[in-house]
Amino acid sequence: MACERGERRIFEGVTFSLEPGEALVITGRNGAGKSTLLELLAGRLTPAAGQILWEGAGERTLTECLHYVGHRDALKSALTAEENLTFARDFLGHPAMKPGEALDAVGLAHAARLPVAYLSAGQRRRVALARLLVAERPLWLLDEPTSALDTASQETLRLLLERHREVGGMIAATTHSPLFLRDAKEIRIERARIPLPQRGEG
Ligand SMILES: Nc1ncnc2c1ncn2[C@@H]1O[C@H](COP(=O)(O)OP(=O)(O)OP(=O)(O)O)[C@@H](O)[C@H]1O
Repeated sequence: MACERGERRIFEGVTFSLEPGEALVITGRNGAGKSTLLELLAGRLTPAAGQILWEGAGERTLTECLHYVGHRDALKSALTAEENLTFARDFLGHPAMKPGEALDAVGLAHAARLPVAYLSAGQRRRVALARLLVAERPLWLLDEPTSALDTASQETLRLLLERHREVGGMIAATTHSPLFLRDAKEIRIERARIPLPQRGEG
């Protein structure tokens, strides 16, 4: 795939495959296009060249099969952690863990009834990650999932990711620090630095 944003080609020649149970770690310098690649996979951007093939999911489209956890946590600050997860569970379909169980799994059971506005950055991140657990979706797209997490929470996340893979789930994650995932594939995005042709140049 290739991707263009604004007047620039961000990257090109990016190709990979992901099978059930596999993890892909996306690395590269600041601004290289890691988040952009995730946004392409999430269907939020359209590739300038190439395509995404999603096979074996039956009736479900790619967007119905994925969770996307971006830099912004997409939580409603006035609602409690539990209410946010209840909303996500009802909205996303294919319900999995109950909100209380998901919060327990990320070590936040004690904060279930607190408005998200009262939580720290790392706690908010854990609520956002708990959303992965309340609806069954095979592909998890994670943009720097360990940011703001302390060491213990990073290990909890690693275990959740490995458990997802054990049941055939797939993960694509951008990162600047090692995620310590077993046998993960890695793709390094390099900025293409190619200006697009000016109008009239063909
Ligand atoms: N909405 C946008 N419109 C135009 N260009 C954008 C937009 N968002 C990002 N870009 C540009 O796309 C390029 C890649 O950005 P991206 O966020 O994908 O990088 P990244 O590799 O995830 O960086 P970081 O490590 O800093 O998170 C950057 O040059 C950025 O300026």
